[in-house]
Amino acid sequence: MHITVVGTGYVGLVTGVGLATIGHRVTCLDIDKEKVTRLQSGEVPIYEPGLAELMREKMAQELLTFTTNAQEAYARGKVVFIAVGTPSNPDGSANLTYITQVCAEIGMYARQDMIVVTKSTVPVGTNDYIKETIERHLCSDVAISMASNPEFLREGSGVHDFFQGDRIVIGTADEPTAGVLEELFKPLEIPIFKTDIRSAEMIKYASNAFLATKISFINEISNICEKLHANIEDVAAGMGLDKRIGSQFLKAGIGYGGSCFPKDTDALVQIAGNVKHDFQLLKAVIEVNNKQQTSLVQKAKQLMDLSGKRIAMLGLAFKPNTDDMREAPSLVIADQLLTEGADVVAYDPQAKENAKLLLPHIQYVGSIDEAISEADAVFLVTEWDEIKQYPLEQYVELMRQPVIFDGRNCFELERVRQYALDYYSIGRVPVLRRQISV
Ligand SMILES: NC(=O)c1ccc[n+]([C@@H]2O[C@H](COP(=O)([O-])OP(=O)(O)OC[C@H]3O[C@@H](n4cnc5c(N)ncnc54)[C@H](O)[C@@H]3O)[C@@H](O)[C@H]2O)c1
Ligand SMILES: O=c1ccn([C@@H]2O[C@H](COP(=O)(O)OP(=O)(O)O[C@H]3O[C@H](CO)[C@@H](O)[C@H](O)[C@H]3O)[C@@H](O)[C@H]2O)c(=O)[nH]1
Repeated sequence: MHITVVGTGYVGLVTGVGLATIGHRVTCLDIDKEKVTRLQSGEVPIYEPGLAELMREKMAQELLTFTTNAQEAYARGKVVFIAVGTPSNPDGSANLTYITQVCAEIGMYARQDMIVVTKSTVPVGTNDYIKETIERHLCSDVAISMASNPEFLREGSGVHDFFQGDRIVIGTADEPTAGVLEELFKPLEIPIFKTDIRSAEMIKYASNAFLATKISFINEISNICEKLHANIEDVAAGMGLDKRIGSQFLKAGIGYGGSCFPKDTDALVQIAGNVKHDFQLLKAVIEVNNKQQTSLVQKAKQLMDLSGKRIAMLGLAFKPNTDDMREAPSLVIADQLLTEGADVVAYDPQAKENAKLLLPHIQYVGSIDEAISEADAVFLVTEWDEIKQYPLEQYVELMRQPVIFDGRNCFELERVRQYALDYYSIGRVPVLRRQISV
């Protein structure tokens, strides 16, 4: 089947490569000329494990092409997947500017009956708006059929999630359209859940809001554990054994970040507000998360004067295995440290270049060794494997004072106790070698 994917970001690129891998002929369209030039030369502009190899293979088999030519791309695709960004407006609602532009272009260039599938995360009711807007711009006598197909991939495991997802949601009012999409996804052998368009749109927001709620819940429990000297890792493990609760997304830390949870929880509060529903629970989830992102520096401030101190930050990306810095907790932590007058030295295996654009006032180095050398304290911000596997004796060896504030509970307390370290983590008792006097 000929498919056009609009937008070659984290979602569009993974989708395009994935659909080509299951045998479809895919044209990926983007307005970003530089990005498309890089893609055409076989270079993946984002860090997403496993994507580059697969992309080059499908390009070589002529199943996957990249273009900035909208006319050509829309003329080719019988099925068009929209995967452009839907960022936040200042009031938290979803910004549909890119979606609207795409609709106008589809209307202008559609030359055959077309199925338009919305993968971008859009507020409930937006697919009606997309159809109307496309039809308003139509220049040919063609029929547009709509479907919502929300995306659930996680950054850093996008390729895995494309092939091993838990479900594919197809929302459409049109049975033949559902049939075409079922056939299109069939080789993946992933359970397909069919519903109406509005429910599909809501499934996406409700899923992200629920996962965010789990995280804020466990973070609140971790804050209470700290005060009562219980261990959050054991508490989460014990809770997770109950199949009704499940063990995933119960990892306490410095709060959630990324391009989705913060934006989508804000948008859902707005969506609810538009129909005069005060989504109190979700507002609290957001508030807890904002506070949690500041908790590690608050803890440090109670223990030491950060002014003039050399502070190492290990990890900057919002999670491991990605270079994405959107809404990363590191942004909040770095800002707080700078406000306290600290000299911040940071290391991240992949996110350095993106971080430099958002955090121009900190120093960047190329290794953990360099970051922690002569440091007065270390903040562990992203749990990359490289950071989790780094030998603890090196902190003792290289730091001016071996003080670690671990925002991701990277190490077992028993292990830390074997080293001359002062170690503060989330929801667990501190490991203290001695009283800090700084
Ligand atoms: N990032 C994720 O993990 C993830 C997961 C699930 C759902 N989503 C949702 O998917 C959507 C895309 O997210 P993303 O992170 O891939 O975004 P992104 O910002 O990484 O990529 C969007 C791409 O769309 C392109 N674009 C904008 N206007 C265009 C136009 N008129 N024609 C062609 N291309 C255009 C941009 O140049 C950019 O390359 C969002 O709605 C997001 O909420 C994201
Ligand atoms: O137990 C946990 C799990 C995650 N996080 C944090 O939550 C954020 C989001 O993590 P994750 O969900 O793994 O990454 P995303 O790539 O943002 O994926 C989420 O957002 C996507 C965009 O909508 C959805 O498609 C995915 O299903 C959804 O998991 C990160 O900052 C994590 O550090 C925690 O603090 N504790």
